[in-house]
Amino acid sequence: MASLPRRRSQGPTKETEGMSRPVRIAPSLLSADFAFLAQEARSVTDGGADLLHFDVMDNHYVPNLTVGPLVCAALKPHAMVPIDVHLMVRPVDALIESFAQAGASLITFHPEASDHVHRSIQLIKAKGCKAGLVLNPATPLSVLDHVLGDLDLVLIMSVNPGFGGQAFIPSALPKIRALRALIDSSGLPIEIEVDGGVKPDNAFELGAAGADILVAGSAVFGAADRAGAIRAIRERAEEGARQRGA
Ligand SMILES: O=C(CO)[C@H](O)[C@H](O)COP(=O)(O)O
Ligand SMILES: [Fe+2]
Repeated sequence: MASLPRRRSQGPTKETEGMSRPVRIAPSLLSADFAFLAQEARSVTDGGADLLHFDVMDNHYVPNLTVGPLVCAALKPHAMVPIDVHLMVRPVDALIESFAQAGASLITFHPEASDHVHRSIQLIKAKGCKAGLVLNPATPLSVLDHVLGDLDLVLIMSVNPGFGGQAFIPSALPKIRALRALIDSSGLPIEIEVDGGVKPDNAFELGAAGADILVAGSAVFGAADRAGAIRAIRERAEEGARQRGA
């Protein structure tokens, strides 16, 4: 998927005033049953998911091991929505190429995992995918200095990467607010994604803080009613976004 052309973001107009900006939901397949991946993906896209979040862990950058480009390519024909690949691997560049070929639409990576962050971003875009940088809970926003304008998305981790089902780290909220202010003042159409411990209970605050995309693994796949969980997270996040005036 080619990157969208750059445009200045616009504040509310007469037509959009009072309407909230839609918040997109990306269920994390990390909490799915891997023996039935296509059916699991289908269960959440039928339930309203906007993206499929695909967590790639290498037992090196993070202490866990998941799946690679072969599994992404196998899933691709069954994915009814774009695949959002979250690389938790070091180094990243060789896998960027493989995941682009495997059908990723969006590829995000951690700046600590690349010796040349700008080069890795350009590589993602050269392969026709949208590019995002992932900030761990202890990674400051200043890591975005000098590359913000090259990004389509920033992913704020609200848990330490490596495992699903962890508790949300509240310091992510002021960080999202600060990032929202930074992006809005830049006028660039960069989206904010949040990953880790997202639930219906904290979705209002996340929407109010400025999140555009919410990743939810255990809260969606662990729910008896997955469509209901997706709907609850989206509705609460959009209420929050409305309160913010988005
Ligand atoms: O990147 C991740 C972990 O490193 C996962 O995307 C994340 O943890 C989602 O799972 P949950 O919603 O259960 O926290
Ligand atoms: Fe993730």
